[in-house]
Amino acid sequence: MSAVLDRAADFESRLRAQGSAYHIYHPFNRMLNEGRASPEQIRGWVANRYCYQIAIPIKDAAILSNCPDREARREWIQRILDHDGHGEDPGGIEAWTRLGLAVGLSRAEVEDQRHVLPSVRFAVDAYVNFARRAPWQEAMCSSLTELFAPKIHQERLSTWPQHYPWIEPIGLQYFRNRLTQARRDVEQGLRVTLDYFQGPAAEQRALDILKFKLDILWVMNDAMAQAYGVA
Ligand SMILES: O=C(O)c1cc(C(=O)O)c2c(n1)C(=O)C(=O)c1cc(C(=O)O)[nH]c1-2
Repeated sequence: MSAVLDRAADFESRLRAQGSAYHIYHPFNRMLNEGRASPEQIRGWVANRYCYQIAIPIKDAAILSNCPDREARREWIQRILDHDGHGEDPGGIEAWTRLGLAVGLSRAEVEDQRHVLPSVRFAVDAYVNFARRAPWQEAMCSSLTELFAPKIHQERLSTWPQHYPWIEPIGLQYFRNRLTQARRDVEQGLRVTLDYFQGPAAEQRALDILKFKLDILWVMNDAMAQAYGVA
């Protein structure tokens, strides 16, 4: 392998190693995926995560607004279409709302965000504000927690139907859609990151950005654990 490929492979493996701090290991998430959550805890999680879901296309639009590279924009814009929907596709936000209905929330209580905890909102705002202010390559890099997302979505698809038979299966469609969407997103995010962050200081910067994003997801779970308890 050439030195250039070696460097990229080594950098990518250090990015992937950060997955040990992913919220898949948070006690609140483990409770959800290991079948110990009550209907109230699941409803609390879905209602709070709605705040993250609606922020994602705003965050991606902020990245586009800072990005002078037309080719990069042509690819990145797909993320906004995925979440907002287009044509016949109602999109990810609507799929999340339907998850809310399937777990027993009303559309109104999902959409008016009455259950969203202050620290969840602050964490989500920190992500959107980072994307508004950072160079577009750094903001794209911060999406790389998605490297670890297919596994958490798959875990929900594999375990929730047995643990929570009261949830209508159609409600889990959001997770199914994300399996392919997240893999495609990651390809672009990684390409930009491996290309832009070169040299030890820049690589460390990318690792720090990824840690910042991992922390956002982690503290959202901390807030929900504090509000709804952990079994
Ligand atoms: O359910 C999850 O655990 C989870 C995590 C993440 C993530 O790692 O940021 C995303 C998603 N889901 C997700 O559904 C999603 O669309 C998404 C977009 C992004 C991003 O940073 O641009 N992260 C995530």
